[in-house]
Amino acid sequence: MHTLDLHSGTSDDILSLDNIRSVLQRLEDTIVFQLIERAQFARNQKMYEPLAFKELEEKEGWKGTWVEWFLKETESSHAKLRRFEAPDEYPFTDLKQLPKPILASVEYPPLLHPHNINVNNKILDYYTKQIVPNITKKFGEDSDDGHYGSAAIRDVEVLSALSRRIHFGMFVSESKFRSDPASFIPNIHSKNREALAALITKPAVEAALLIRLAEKARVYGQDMNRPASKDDEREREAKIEVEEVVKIYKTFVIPLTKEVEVDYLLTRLQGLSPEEVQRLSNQPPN
Ligand SMILES: O=C(O)C(=O)C[C@]1(C(=O)O)C=C[C@@H](O)C=C1
Repeated sequence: MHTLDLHSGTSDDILSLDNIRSVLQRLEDTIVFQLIERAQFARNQKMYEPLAFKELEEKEGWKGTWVEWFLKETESSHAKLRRFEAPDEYPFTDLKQLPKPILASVEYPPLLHPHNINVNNKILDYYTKQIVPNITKKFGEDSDDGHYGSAAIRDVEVLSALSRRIHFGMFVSESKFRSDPASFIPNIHSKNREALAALITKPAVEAALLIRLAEKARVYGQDMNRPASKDDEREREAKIEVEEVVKIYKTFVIPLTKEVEVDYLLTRLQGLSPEEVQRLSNQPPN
């Protein structure tokens, strides 16, 4: 499972950096596999353009894109299962357009400070403009195979995994904040994004991630039907380009995760009393 176990242990146990990083690592597998799944289909640019399917407007009154509509349809059923009440799940569809859960709410331990961060618009934009064209370029820029259902199902899966991964940044920064509030507080007060970004950045963790990710993309993307002795052939026929996957993380996933971490830190003291902020400022690092 890719879930952080949000039900057992204290919030400090749940928010241990090791715990959170192990979820981030497993999400790498999911993201690589799902990118491979989407890369089987053509670019199908029509799916990302508003009003490109007249049937959608006629039958559903939908004026957005095919993929936005399918996100809304998928997220509507997931909302009924109370998916978006979980602190690690953020919808692409405006919450006001989604139905209420059927079941009563689950009680989560207090993990995140109240916030209204949601960067899914940025994720959808980058996915549509950069990721899809790049991972489907072997079919050609104008390629269209008509598999609008299968491709949209993969799109929704990739988008949802990227969204979880990137919003997980809030757990990371909550964990870092709790272990040393005194270092963060002055920079939160002065809204110093650069200083906050420097505090949360761990170059060695990023470097190890990119190496691990390249290896995952290389191994998972091989055609295992080819003899192992023909390694070069296996790699030539790769289902996804390793550099493409690494580029997605390096230029987009990690930077946006960090942006989310900083956005979250900037909200971290809102609503706290001056005494509470003082108490946190006096807390020694651990
Ligand atoms: O693991 C962390 O400490 C994170 O903040 C996550 C993450 C990432 O996106 O993978 C982001 C910033 C750090 O420089 C290292 C890694």
